[in-house]
Amino acid sequence: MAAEQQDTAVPTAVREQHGLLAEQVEEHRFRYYVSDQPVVSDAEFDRLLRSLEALEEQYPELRTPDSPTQKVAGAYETDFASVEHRERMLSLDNAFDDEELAAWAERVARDVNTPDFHYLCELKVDGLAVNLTYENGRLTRAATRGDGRTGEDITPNVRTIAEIPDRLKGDRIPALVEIRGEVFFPMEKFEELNARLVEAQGKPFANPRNAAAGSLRQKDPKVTASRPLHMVVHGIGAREGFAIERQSQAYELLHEWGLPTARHNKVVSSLAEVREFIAYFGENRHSVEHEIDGVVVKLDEIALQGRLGSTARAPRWAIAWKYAPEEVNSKLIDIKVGVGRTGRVTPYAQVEPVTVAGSEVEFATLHNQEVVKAKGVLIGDTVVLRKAGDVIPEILGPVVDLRDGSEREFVMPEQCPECGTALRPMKEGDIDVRCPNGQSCPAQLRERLYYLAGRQSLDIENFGIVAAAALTGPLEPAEPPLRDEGDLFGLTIEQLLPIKAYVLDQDSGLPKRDPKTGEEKIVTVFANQKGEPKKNALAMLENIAAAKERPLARVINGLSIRHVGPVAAEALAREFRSIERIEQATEEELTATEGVGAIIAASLKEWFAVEWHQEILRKWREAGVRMEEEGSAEEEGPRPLEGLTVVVTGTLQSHTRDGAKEALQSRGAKVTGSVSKKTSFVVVGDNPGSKYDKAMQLGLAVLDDAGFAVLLEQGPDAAREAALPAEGAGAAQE
Ligand SMILES: NC(=O)c1ccc[n+]([C@@H]2O[C@H](COP(=O)([O-])OP(=O)(O)OC[C@H]3O[C@@H](n4cnc5c(N)ncnc54)[C@H](O)[C@@H]3O)[C@@H](O)[C@H]2O)c1
Ligand SMILES: [Zn+2]
Repeated sequence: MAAEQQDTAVPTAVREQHGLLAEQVEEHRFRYYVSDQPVVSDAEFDRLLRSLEALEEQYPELRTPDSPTQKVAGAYETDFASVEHRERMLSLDNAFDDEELAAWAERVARDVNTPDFHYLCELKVDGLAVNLTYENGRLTRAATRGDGRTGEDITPNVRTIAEIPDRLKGDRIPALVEIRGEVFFPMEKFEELNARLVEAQGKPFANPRNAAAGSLRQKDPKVTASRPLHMVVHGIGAREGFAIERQSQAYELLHEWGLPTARHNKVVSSLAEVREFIAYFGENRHSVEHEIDGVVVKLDEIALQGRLGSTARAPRWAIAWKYAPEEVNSKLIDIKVGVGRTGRVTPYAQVEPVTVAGSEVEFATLHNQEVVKAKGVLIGDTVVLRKAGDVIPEILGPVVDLRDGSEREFVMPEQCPECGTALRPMKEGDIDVRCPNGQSCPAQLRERLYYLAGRQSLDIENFGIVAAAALTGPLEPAEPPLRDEGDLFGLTIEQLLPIKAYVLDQDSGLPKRDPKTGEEKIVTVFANQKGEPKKNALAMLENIAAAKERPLARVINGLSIRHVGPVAAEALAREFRSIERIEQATEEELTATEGVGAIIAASLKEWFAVEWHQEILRKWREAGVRMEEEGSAEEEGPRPLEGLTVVVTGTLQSHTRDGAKEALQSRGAKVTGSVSKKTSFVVVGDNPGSKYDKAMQLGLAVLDDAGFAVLLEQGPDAAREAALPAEGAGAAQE
């Protein structure tokens, strides 16, 4: 008896901990739902809520009706009139791993009491929940979720969202219907919004979800009208005058009424298929037109939903699978600058190391000083960091509410951090500043060499950033083997063996330190401990020799001439067939080349006029690097794809990306990076991403590997026949 009592009694310390956690959760909810300025990441908030749940699991007495775990959110006083929802708006229970998903599915299967049911898989839109009330087809009210029973009246604001119809279309209009959905702010418009806010001395938003909430919850609907808000509908509340049997069916009705329904919903009949859906969108998260933070799985049969019912907080017939968060908060310790291969100086952020999307992040890009200003971030700010897929981490925005006054603005340095030369814009009106010391700025030379050895240029294996750094700025010997790229092809193993350099961290480019002594690690880069050549040093030299044979276009690209990238290099090589002829061409002749404009022509002229550039060409010529292509443009053979514009996306089985490009260009097609109405073909491999979606939307001819082969071998007419079928509904809708 006594023992049993002890089991259920809640120790004071636990009760206190529970109270503290509950208070924190409430405060974060207030900041999130009312101030639209959360100070912790969603992942952090979810962790807090989970610890609260865990405590209540252990001590069920703590699970009182007013615990935050039992509520959708708090009932807050705000600037908006409150309105009651006719039917409650609930939150969702979460599954963070497969075990939790399986447990949910098991409960569903047990409680529906029939083998005949379906799962409806939907994407979880990261925005804010809104309830639309339509009476006799007219939008009469729009409200936020609030505490689930009472929300805020935001009708005039919602009316400004173009996608939300004022009147429902069609002839099956119900007397009353509540429609639930998510209002979101597109990621690609976010930077622009913050830039505008900062310019007007306003507070920037920390991320797009806050921007959506903040934009919608405005006292002046005109402000809301100026924001690019969108909506996706994902549920029905109270209804009169019509019946539905399946949730998926409801969406067909909503679509018919002119409401913005989701394009990726899928009805399946097994948990295995649910898992497939989750896995698919986990891989293709960024091919969707809006940000998603998970997948919502629902029981599709409405009658069975009723049988399962809801808790105070969430329906039992649905569950939200959460993907690994892509956003975390961290402290912006400093903003530093790096120098690129054309001397461009770009600021980058150094943050307190955090783990996001499975990897540790310490640096994020900031592009240029205008971007730093536009983002409204200050050194010392807590910032929201985003790492999406393989993309380089970026800073979304600052958490303004956490500022304490010690933050300071970033000022662009006046001197090159690597060579001390005074930085300046190269032309009037340039945003970018550059280091003018092109030849011997160690940063520029290192980056040029790295690019020259890269896949787009001479493709020299075993020659990465470490080799580039070691050859241009070693600790020893005092005189580096390379003063510029001219001597690259004359390198000998004797020159390499004595080179000593710091061991650099692959991500940060900073010297690694010995964890014990704290001293920077130094190695002989190309020799082993016995002083013999390392295998990859020998391989590197062999590969350098082989690189002399690369096609002219790659050689041109590798020269790092400003504005001359792979596409222009290809066009120049095809038209002029030799470096000499490019040099001798007039600006008119250059601009007459497809893909070469006035800026590129002027840049070429400038480049050839520089003495040390000529010296590079002379040395390369002497070393036997390919400086001309045999034959003339006329002799090249037929150009069956002349006039076509092609986009290649995803991983092809038959070609590398560069290989596919070369195959297209050599037949006269133009290869571009973005899909538009003018695109003739979109070639898609595995994991194609958003370009594929866009192509489908525009109803373009999309080719898979097989279709691509037809295009190359039989031309555009046959390829159109071989194109993939367009996505009927999607194409008609957009
Ligand atoms: N950072 C913070 O301080 C803070 C504070 C509070 C809440 N939050 C975050 O806000 C989120 C809000 O929690 P919540 O209670 O809204 O739960 P939730 O986001 O986990 O799930 C419920 C909501 O998902 C939305 N939703 C999106 N797509 C849907 C779809 N296809 N079908 C059905 N519903 C869909 C609905 O609006 C629904 O209300 C959590 O991710 C939490 O981390 C963060
Ligand atoms: Zn410099």
